[in-house]
Formats: sequence, structure tokens, C-alpha cells
Amino acid sequence: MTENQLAVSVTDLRKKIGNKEILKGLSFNVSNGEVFGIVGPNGAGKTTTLRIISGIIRSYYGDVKIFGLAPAEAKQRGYISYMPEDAFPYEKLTGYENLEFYAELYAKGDKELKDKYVKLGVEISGLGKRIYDKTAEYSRGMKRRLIIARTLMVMPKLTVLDEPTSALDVESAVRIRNIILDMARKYNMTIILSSHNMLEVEYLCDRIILINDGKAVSYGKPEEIIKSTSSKNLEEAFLKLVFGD
Ligand SMILES: Nc1ncnc2c1ncn2[C@@H]1O[C@H](COP(=O)(O)OP(=O)(O)OP(=O)(O)O)[C@@H](O)[C@H]1O
Repeated sequence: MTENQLAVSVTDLRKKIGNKEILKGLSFNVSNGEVFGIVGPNGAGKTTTLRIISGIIRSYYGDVKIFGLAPAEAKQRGYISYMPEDAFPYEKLTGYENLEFYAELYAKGDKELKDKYVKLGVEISGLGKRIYDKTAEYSRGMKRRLIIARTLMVMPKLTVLDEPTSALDVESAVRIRNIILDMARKYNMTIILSSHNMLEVEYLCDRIILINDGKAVSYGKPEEIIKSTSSKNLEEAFLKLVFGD
């Protein structure tokens, strides 16, 4: 793989908070146009890794490059659109106004570009006329659809989604997964997402890194990991790799 096909490269990433080592030497890369999953149980270090990649946590050891740039620089240039796990819309605004607000940040005064982002956001959200209601009146699933639409509509070079379907019912989770897959296929987007749902990443991701306690347990295509551990699915592979079940 040549350098310019690489969207993200992470080499020997380490992070300590206080005396606790949270990331213990993670290495992986993500190519352009790939949907990549960071998977692991609660507390494995997924959010910390995503926050470093997104340029939010700036102190760490190791080397991280986003399209050849330090994450903070890539963030500053507007290359990255990041959805935190606990992201919520502004409840006093309508869905449409929420999209306008976020579009403005990325369009930086370009009215035509802003309108293009908002139009795409409305379409991605699939909220129909409800987009003009105050988001305080939305269900949890509708709020998440709006937030996902907001994150994707600016067509970033890199989209980072922290647990996009956590705490959603089945119907909402399926809708969100379909949005992610549709956008990835239609626009060849580069997306990194985290999840503790092994079956979800098996469905969504081209390649994954399985992490536990800040370390990589496995890395590659889901089907290869399943095959190499003689498992029925990724969940079973994970249990074997971590607990030797
Ligand atoms: N600011 C902090 N101070 C102290 N410990 C922290 C801090 N941030 C994260 N940690 C610890 O680092 C470890 C990894 O946390 P992180 O949120 O990255 O994991 P995660 O895989 O995203 O977990 P979850 O699936 O629960 O969101 C956890 O043990 C967490 O308690």
C-alpha cells in the first residue's frame, strides 16, 4: 500500500492517565475508502483511541498520522468529522437548525457549500417533515439519526463514529447501520467506528482491530479472523482470543 492510499496510520500508540496505562502500543492503519472498526469490551480503550485520532486528546506517545498530518492539524483543516458517543443535538433548535449550525462550522462562510451540506444532511437523516420540529420532541433513535447525518453531511476526508448504535432499539440501530453502509458505498467514504457489538462490525466493516485492555488482540478482515480461529462468528473468535474459550 502506498503512502497516499493511507488515510490513517497509527504506530505504537501509548497513552497513560495518571499511573494507568490505557493504550499499550497499538498499531494499525486505515486505507482510503475503508470502513474500519475498533472493537472491544467496555474500558478496552476505544474512545481514547478515537479521541487521539480526531485530534481531541493531544498528548500521547507513538506516531499517529491522518493523511500524513498530525491529528490536530488534520482537525484544524476540517478533514475530520467526529461523533462522540454521547453526542446530542441542541434541543432548543429544530433538526434543520441543528444541521445549519454544524454546516456553518465546516462551510466557513461559503453559503452555497453550507446549503449543499444541509440538503444532504436532511436526506441522510430520513426524518422527512420532522426535521422542522424541535429536537427535544425527537425519540432517541431520531436524535441519533440527526447526529449521524450531521457528521456525514460535510463529506469529511475521515469520519469517526464512537459507538454509533449504542443504546438504540433494533429498528433504530438497523437504520443507522444502513445509513453508514449507504454513505460508505455511495461516496467511498473513509469511516472509523467503534463498537462493542461484534456482530455489528462483522456486518459493517472491511477490516477491524480487536482490542482488549489497551492492546491489540487481532487485526484484519472479520472473515479472516473468524477463519483463523475456527469460529462461527466474530463474537466466538473474540472469546477464544481473549479468554481461550
Ligand atoms: N480521563 C480519564 N481518567 C481516568 N481514567 C480514564 C480516563 N479516560 C479513560 N479512562 C480509563 O481508560 C480506560 C479506557 O477507556 P475508554 O473510554 O477509552 O474505553 P472504551 O473502550 O471506549 O470503553 P466503553 O466501551 O465503555 O466506552 C478505561 O479503564 C477508563 O476508565
